[in-house]
Amino acid sequence: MTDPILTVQNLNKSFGALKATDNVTLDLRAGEIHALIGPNGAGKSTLIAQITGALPPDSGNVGFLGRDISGLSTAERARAGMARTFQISALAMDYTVLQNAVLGALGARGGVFQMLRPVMRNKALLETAHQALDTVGLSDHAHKRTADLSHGQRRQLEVAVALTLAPKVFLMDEPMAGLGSEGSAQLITLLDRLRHQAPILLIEHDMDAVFALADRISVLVYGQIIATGTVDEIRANPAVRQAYLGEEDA
Ligand SMILES: Nc1ncnc2c1ncn2[C@@H]1O[C@H](COP(=O)(O)OP(=O)(O)OP(=O)(O)O)[C@@H](O)[C@H]1O
Repeated sequence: MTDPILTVQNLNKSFGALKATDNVTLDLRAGEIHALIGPNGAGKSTLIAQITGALPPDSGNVGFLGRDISGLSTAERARAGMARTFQISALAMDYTVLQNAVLGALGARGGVFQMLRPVMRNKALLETAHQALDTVGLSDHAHKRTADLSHGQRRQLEVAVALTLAPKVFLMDEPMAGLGSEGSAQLITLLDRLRHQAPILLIEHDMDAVFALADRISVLVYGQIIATGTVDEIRANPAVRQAYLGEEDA
């Protein structure tokens, strides 16, 4: 088996007496979607924040592409190919879809935005942007104002902006949130394809999406991973049913 792209080893984080991350170990392999599920407050966002570098762990390591990146800043991790999406929408609503993608490509190259017009004439940036829009299926909407897109199309644009970074992994925090059935179905189709470009660590409450997409699922409860396995293994796991899935039946 090839080495994992991303590894989290024995990560710990406490807020006062609360152990939000309790000795968490997991990995993300090439080509897979690894879903991280768990009840509200289980520590999913706290874990992602430690992976991206936004929050320092108390102890433990994060490895990325074979090296320990525990000492790197958020920006350094992003430049190394760690793309995080969906927590906060960073799209400029008054700009066109293409302009947002071009600005993403500019940021990915470490460029600083000063004037839109010269940026929009840069052939390399335009090519990267068009390619990303093509991948997510938004080419026909390139010249639309972002504010005029549907909610689901904005999520697709956020993926396109992340793609301009040429990511090696995607960390996605509840991408299905707020989407209707049509938007969810489109995003599921997109993520299904995207895993081959870069593996996805997916935090998601929408269990239909998780069961449709995940190669593996890890279940986090009170900061601890209580199980990792395939969809079938997780569905059949009594501890998971009791701690988490059972809640939904109730
Ligand atoms: N900065 C902080 N200071 C103190 N406690 C925090 C802080 N951040 C998170 N927590 C606590 O840590 C626990 C885990 O929170 P976290 O947001 O990671 O959970 P989550 O699984 O992402 O939840 P949700 O599904 O609701 O987003 C919660 O009890 C939360 O209140």
